[in-house]
Amino acid sequence: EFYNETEAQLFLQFYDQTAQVVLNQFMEAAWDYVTNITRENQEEMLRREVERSQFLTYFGTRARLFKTSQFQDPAVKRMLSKLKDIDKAALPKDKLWEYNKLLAYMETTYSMGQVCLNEGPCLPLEPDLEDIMANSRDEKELLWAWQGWRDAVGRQLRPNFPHYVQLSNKAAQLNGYKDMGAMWRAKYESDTLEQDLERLFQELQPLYLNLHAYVRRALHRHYGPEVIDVRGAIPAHLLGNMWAQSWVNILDLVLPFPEKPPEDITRIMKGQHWRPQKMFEEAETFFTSLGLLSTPSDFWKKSMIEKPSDGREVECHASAWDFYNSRDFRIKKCTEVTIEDLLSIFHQMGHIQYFLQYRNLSIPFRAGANPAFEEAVGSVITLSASSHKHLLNRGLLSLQHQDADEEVNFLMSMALEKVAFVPFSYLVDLFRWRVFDSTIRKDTYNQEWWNLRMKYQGLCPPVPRSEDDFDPGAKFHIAASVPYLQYFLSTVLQFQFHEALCKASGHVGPLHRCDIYNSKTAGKLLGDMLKLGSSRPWPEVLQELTGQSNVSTKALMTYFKPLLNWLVTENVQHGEVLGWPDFSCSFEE
Ligand SMILES: C[C@H](NC(=O)O)C(=O)O
Ligand SMILES: [Zn+2]
Repeated sequence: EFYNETEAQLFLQFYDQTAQVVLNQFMEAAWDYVTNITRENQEEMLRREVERSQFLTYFGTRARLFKTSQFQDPAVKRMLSKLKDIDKAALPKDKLWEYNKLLAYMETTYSMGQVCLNEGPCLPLEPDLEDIMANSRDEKELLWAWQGWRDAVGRQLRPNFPHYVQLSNKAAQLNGYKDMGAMWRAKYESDTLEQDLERLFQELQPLYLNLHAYVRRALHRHYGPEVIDVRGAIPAHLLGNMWAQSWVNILDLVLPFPEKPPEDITRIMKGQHWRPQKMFEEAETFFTSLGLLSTPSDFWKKSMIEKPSDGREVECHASAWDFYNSRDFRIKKCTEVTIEDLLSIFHQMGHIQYFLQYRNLSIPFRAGANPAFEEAVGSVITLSASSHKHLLNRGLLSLQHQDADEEVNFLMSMALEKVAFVPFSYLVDLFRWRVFDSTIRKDTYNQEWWNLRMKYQGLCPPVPRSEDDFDPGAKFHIAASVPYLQYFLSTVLQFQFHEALCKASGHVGPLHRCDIYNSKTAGKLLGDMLKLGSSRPWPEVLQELTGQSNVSTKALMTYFKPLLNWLVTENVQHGEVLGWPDFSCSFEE
């Protein structure tokens, strides 16, 4: 009886009706936990997680019984194939309970992490430690925060990580994958994924190596030769970010034309008394200016847009939530009034816009065309929102004209965010895939992490590391078992999207000057893509938006071309060595 396509359609309708209830109840419990970390909220979330797993198992096992080869409707076949992947729900009940408690422990250890001053307060990651990493220019203070965070979080997770790996792989194998890395990669529906990724990375190497060499020289100027070796790797605590994944906060140290510093937008925002609410409204205004959907009242009533001041422990890492009832969507963010947080809000509102656009699709299709599309939607808007033209138009800049030198300064600030991120976002899952497939053994986790950090980012630890450390665990996504590849692919995709939307908006001139604000044409093109959710293979979706079906670095390289020209000239003049042949960090001399 499992050859009947009509039966399959009824089965899928039943799935949707049940899913709306079960997934919503789980999301509510998970939300209650991360916005108020208590034992009882964790217990309730774990209970709802068991229900969700039972639901997924019930439908997943039955979805496997349908013989779909003769089915006519591709959507029915695609939905059934998505139902078959039930992730950790495939684990036996006792193993699932163990796994969920382990996941909750790791994520909560990260969220509650803090570094204590000798006598006096303990500092949480957000906003305090991140603030030090962004603004301190005192190498010792930076080291204190950098090492303290890794001692407080990474070291705590190390003993449990092998067990997490083992249970993850068990779950993957029960879903028919060789390990969890294979299951994560399957989301991209490509059997050439790993070589495609390596090609994209190699294409971006000239740009990254020139940026790295230039920034190293600037840090050498500021911190001196005893800290920076101009032929070596850069100590990882000096880049303005706890993980050196974004270097935008050291723009003042590396500005190409320091006599023409850009206006300090954070200061302007504070001077204009911006509050988190206004930051979210600003992002919403951008989306509605494109003719896209505005956020429903639930969003404003139920989101957590500031770190609570009532003593509640919360998970501050920003995220966007779909409650699977087509009307409740929320963002959780410990917002600070800074330009960095304003752009992060644009990114999170991009997730919300995707949820809104596909909210009436069947639940198996309520996801991005692939995970990188979900990340790229908000980020593509930040490319317009960061432009000089847009910020001027929104009253966040006052200098009308931007001369050639100021344009190089602007492109540098964009590269410190986007280009610096390329090797980091690539290596995080390179590391985890190798842990999952046992290429990386548990007794060399930390050494292997730093091998990758050296090889891809040209960074090294500012103090000796040992296998008592677990530095990868000091990054949210590794502590919370959230894949990372989507951020690497999104970095490339968002420029492809930007180029297509700018063209649709009628923009002429350099790509980095484009602002699609108010363009209903660009909005229509984007909205039509978002409405598809994950109902179609992503190459087809990409083709509809950009006219090509493959991920390409061309648009990103076009955007940064003026900067690369400037960097190459500058580095040749200084006789810079591209790369880090000296390897070592200063302490290793
Ligand atoms: C880039 C990624 N963004 C996110 O998690 O929202 C991060 O923060 O590491
Ligand atoms: Zn995101």
